[in-house]
Amino acid sequence: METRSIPRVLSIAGTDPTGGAGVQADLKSIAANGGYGMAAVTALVAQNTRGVRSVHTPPASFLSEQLAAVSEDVEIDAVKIGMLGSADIIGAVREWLAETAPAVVVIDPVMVATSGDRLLEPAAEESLRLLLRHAHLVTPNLPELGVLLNEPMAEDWDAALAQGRSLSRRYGTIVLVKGGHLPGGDCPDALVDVHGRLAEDVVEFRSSRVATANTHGTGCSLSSAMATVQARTADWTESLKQVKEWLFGALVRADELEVGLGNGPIHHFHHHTPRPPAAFSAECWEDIAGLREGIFDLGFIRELGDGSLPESDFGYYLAQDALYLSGYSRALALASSLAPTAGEQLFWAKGARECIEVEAQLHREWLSDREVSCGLGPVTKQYVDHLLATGASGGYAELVAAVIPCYWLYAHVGGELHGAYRASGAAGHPYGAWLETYADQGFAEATRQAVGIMDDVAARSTEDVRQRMLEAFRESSRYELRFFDAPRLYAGGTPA
Ligand SMILES: Nc1ncnc2c1ncn2[C@@H]1O[C@H](COP(=O)(O)OP(=O)(O)OP(=O)(O)O)[C@@H](O)[C@H]1O
Ligand SMILES: Cc1ncc(COP(=O)(O)O)c(N)n1
Repeated sequence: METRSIPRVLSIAGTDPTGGAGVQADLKSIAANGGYGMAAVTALVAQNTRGVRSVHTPPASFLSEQLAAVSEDVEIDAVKIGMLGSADIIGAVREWLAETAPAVVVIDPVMVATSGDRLLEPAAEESLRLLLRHAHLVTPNLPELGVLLNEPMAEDWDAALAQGRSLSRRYGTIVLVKGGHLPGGDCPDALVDVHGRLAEDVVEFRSSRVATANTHGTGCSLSSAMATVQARTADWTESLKQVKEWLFGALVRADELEVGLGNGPIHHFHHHTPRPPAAFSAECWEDIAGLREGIFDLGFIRELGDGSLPESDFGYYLAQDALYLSGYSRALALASSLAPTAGEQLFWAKGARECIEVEAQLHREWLSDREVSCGLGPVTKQYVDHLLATGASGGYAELVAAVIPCYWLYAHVGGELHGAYRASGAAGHPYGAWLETYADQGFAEATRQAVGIMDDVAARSTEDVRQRMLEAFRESSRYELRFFDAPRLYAGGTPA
């Protein structure tokens, strides 16, 4: 397939005058993903973020005229098909597709809006099924997937993937199974193809679920973005990877738009507009939701909480913590030397000093009577190397993002463990004295300030730098998880 750097993408869909769904969303999504957007309108919909009021469908022959006007003049690299409404309209689109055979055809089989209003006449369902044979990719949500197969809606992810396989087999198309309608903290999506056009039958991408009610038009935006990126890359897997990342950012920043009283739209151009000061840390925190859950699932954290942690693991953790603090202090000192303002310079210098004081206290109060003779562990070394390398090669903004997870995750995990310990009233808990140290108000305040500095730095940085900050933040968070898991792997003295 030929690729094109600025694909010419045609949306065939209904309208949404509030701009969140239908052709309006498609045009924004196509442009946001680097394409040139065009639109032929199937139906005029009087709707807003709260629901659909009425639908006016011009004659199908008029849609055929619009389609002919575009395709007789413009070379079309990709087509996205959304709301069709009636069997007549579907017939006009089917005829046009058979004639023009575009290189990329993505069908979003729109049937019912998020608000619950029908956008496809029930009698047209069979015609829509027939249209699927013209698609390279179909993007049904879970209720639509069920209807297309004449089956009940899948109730879990495995059942959804099985239905995706059935649809792919039945209509010869690749299916993008979307997990947006499943309960839980995850939003999985998967490309499913039983005809061997992908590296595997199921290629899955997971992201955490963004806590927002503003998801109006997510499906429209996803399908038109997929058509656009596919025309540029000719690789469905790469397309979904890029589109999911963009969509995640559009959902994370959707609340900034403040459009409408109901389910508002997503922020298609989030990557082109400066974010408000506190939004960056919120995005970082959201980004590591899975890692945060992973930390609380670790044996080390559970056993530290309930007191069943082997003493040797606890000793290893304390010894590594002391070694880590020495390296972390150097990273904070580096941040201080790079800081652009006296306030930030002083904040990091103070942090660097406190690390050395806490390290000395660890040796004095916790390590002096313990049998732990271990050198620098592999995770400790890699984590410190990552911090110092980020400061050396990336500069101040990235270093700031890299040092924050140590403050933030430690305060978060410590707060949870301390709260649970206090609530249980556990007398005789072997690590009770340690868990009490987590209630340090001074540290909680320092964490708030550190996160505030990161938001200020992000607000004055370019989008490229912010992206690298997010990556540095994510990488340090991975090390935080590995640091808590290290005693299990290395306390016995056998490096894996
Ligand atoms: N709250 C969320 N957080 C992260 N991703 C989400 C969220 N809601 C939906 N998504 C993602 O958005 C895309 C659309 O998913 P969904 O299953 O909601 O489709 P849809 O019902 O067709 O969308 P629409 O809201 O336009 O009707 C998928 O990639 C899904 O994973
Ligand atoms: C014209 C048109 N097309 C599609 C949708 C579905 O979008 P959503 O399910 O997010 O309401 C819509 N509401 N309007």
